[in-house]
Amino acid sequence: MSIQVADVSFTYGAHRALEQVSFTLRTGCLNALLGPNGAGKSTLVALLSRLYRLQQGDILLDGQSIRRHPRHALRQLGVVFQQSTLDLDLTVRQNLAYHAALHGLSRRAAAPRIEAELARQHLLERQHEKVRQLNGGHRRRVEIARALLHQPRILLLDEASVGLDTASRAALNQHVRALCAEQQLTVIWTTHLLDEIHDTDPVVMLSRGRLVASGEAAELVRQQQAADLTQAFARLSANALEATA
Ligand SMILES: Nc1ncnc2c1ncn2[C@@H]1O[C@H](COP(=O)(O)OP(=O)(O)OP(=O)(O)O)[C@@H](O)[C@H]1O
Repeated sequence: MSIQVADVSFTYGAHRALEQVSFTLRTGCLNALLGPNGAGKSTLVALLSRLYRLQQGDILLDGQSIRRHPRHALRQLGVVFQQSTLDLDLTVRQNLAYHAALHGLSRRAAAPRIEAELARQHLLERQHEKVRQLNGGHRRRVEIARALLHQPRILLLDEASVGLDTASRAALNQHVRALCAEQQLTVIWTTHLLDEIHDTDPVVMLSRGRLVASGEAAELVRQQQAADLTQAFARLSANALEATA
């Protein structure tokens, strides 16, 4: 599914969080949305997921405006927010069943989907444990299973690896990449941790609400004649700051 962000601006009162941001994402792979704290990543995720209403500009899914087709847009999206919203005192399965009911799925329709997602996330043997008993990496997998229950074609993950140890971060990142490959899922992975990005990943970089670059990670490094993505990002951000000073 193609995703196009077209000239999107957003303000919180007088504070401008996004300024005429435009880019297109690549279908069926992990698209990295990068930026330091306050860059506007979460605001963009909130607009994509319809948590916030668009003020200026538009977002097109397969060419259809999410303004004009909000229901269609929501059906295509699974979202894992930065702050976990699992009920720690319910079991893994109960959390999924509750979410399925919220989506209007009958028990009979929900059961096979829950089984399938639990299997895909390697969580079947943990399904009757309370979420409180799981580590951070497994909790994230429960959230991903929940986000995929209604079979969306786009998965938005907002800083999903924050708070995880290095091994769990790497495992989660690998896991999400496998989901892209298996299901042709288009993933939007927001992070400020550049080591999670591979050379061939399409990258969108924001800084202070502005788009500073978009393209394949290795290409951005080459263009900036940088040693790595961290250096490329530092140069691009500095150039953006100079341009707006
Ligand atoms: N509810 C809000 N009210 C006012 N300003 C806000 C609000 N939410 C975010 N902002 C501001 O908007 C800008 C963009 O914030 P946003 O959270 O989208 O950035 P981010 O890239 O996700 O940062 P982080 O990595 O810290 O989550 C920041 O300057 C932030 O202070």
